[in-house]
Amino acid sequence: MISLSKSINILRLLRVGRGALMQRTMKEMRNGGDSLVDVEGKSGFGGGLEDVYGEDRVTEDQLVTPWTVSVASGYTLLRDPRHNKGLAFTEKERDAHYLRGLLPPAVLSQELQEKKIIHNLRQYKVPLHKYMAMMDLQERNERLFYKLLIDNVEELLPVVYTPTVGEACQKYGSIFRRPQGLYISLKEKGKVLEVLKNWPEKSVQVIVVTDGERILGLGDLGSQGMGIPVGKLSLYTALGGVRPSACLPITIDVGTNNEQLLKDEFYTGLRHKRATGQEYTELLDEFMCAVKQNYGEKILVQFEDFANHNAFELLSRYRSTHLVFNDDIQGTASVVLAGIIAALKLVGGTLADHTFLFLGAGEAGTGIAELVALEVSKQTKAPLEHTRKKIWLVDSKGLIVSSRRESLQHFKKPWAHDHEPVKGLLDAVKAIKPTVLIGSSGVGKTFTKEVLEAMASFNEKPLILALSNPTSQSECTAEEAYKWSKGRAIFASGSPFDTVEYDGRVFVPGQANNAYIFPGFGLGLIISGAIRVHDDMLLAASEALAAQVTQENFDKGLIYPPFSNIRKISAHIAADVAAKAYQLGLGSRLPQPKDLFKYAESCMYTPIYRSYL
Ligand SMILES: O=C([O-])CC(=O)C(=O)O
Ligand SMILES: [Mg+2]
Repeated sequence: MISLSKSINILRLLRVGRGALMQRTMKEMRNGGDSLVDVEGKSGFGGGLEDVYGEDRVTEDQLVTPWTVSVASGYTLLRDPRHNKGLAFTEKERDAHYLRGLLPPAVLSQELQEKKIIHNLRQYKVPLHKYMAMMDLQERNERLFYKLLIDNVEELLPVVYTPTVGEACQKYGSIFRRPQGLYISLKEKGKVLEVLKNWPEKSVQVIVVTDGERILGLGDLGSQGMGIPVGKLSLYTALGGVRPSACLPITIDVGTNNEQLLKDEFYTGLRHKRATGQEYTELLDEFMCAVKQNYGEKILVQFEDFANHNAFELLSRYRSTHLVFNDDIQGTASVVLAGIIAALKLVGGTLADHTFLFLGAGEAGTGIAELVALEVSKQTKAPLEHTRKKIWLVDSKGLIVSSRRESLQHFKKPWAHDHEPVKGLLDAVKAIKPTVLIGSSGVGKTFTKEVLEAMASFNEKPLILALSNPTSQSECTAEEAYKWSKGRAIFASGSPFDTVEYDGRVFVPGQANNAYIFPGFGLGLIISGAIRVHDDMLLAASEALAAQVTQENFDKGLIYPPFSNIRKISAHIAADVAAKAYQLGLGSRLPQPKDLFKYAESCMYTPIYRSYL
């Protein structure tokens, strides 16, 4: 009697030998389903990967299940998005891999394929149709998807990411075709580790997880929040060079309180109200333990779009035991601090000279506030309690002041300074006279004409950051910011806005979105083998990003560099984050590379087609 696993191995041995690709595919299996380690390392793009990924190889046991992924050739090869090249398969490859007749005779270069697809995409007038076409491409030909995204990043970021991804989540039930990530619902309680093992990739390095309760500024979208981890991880690859097979999108489904979705016959999730308290905590705890058990200590878990109470709670519960990062608290904080540091060149003064007012005291607001206070503390050596005093927050009940302290949630308490109560934003602006106004409440159209005119009345160059996403939730539009400040505002927003013409001048708004930070930040953690995230790494990332803003950018009024340079920017962020990790004794990958920037660049995934001969 031969055991099942033995017979599978024999089966596989019989099938190997049908071509070079199949042997590579076997290697890929051993490396967790991606041949970049072997193939790219040798062909000169992506050299350092062997070190980075080598030690995470899978066991013989993992190799066997599921065994069906082992061989790709002929028809199967065309259906395998990771290896499919479509019409770009060469004549020789078509012969070697049983593709004759399965493709029309023309052979196209990857560049020509890109040209065709971008042309087709531009025919769609509805953004959601572009999104769906991009998702189809990702499922058909992964390398072409990433090549297209990287080469047209400014055009396609709004398609695969905010604002369109928001609409995609809202309609996910109707547009759902194939799962793009892992769903862990209450039904899987007690079996989370088994569920993780069902995911076909074994050497995962980054998980982005949401429970869908606060998707962008759109609220509770339950299981349909999956679009967010999927979108964030495609940026990990396109912008940060983390290989696709190392990325795992996860949605935790504990129900939804969205009545409309509960009634929607196409809703994809559990059809009941959200579980809270012990039931929620236990599932999350099982998940975090299982993740570490399955992928090891260096797996990065990025929390995304959880509601405030859970976001703060999860971060504080796991930050000392796991490699965790909350994008909405920490990523947003880091990108905004970078923009403010850069803006000092335009508005003048030091960070300590400025006064900040936030509309919104949730994850983004308090996260940014704390990081700004930390940076001022670092620069001036003043204690944190002191540097917090020039930072004010407004929530739905008005200015956060000391007389409200007792009733405040814990994450708001550090911002309860002495002041008489103030109700609305306009009165708070008049009372505090901030130099920097930041919107982070998720509620659109709140920076009214009166508010912006007040900002412009006591600031030569008011810094206005309207961070809420997607565009519909933005506190004001770019045009409003320039118009109502008579062209004096320095403006950036979370979702992109087109250039604005006002008073005969052209204004280019910046995009203060955490997409500048998390891909490079994550890459830095990976290449250093960091085992924990430390606030100083966030400060390092902010400073690295701010240093990438050129005089040419400043001349246009920009406080962020263009996204077209994002891969280089990400490599700089990664290098500085990794350097900080080593400095803090948190980097475990030794010896430390001499030139971390070059090393980071050399580790980045490049989606150019490989030869299968
Ligand atoms: O996804 C984005 O564009 C930024 C973000 O994290 C959010 O708004 O929650
Ligand atoms: Mg988010």
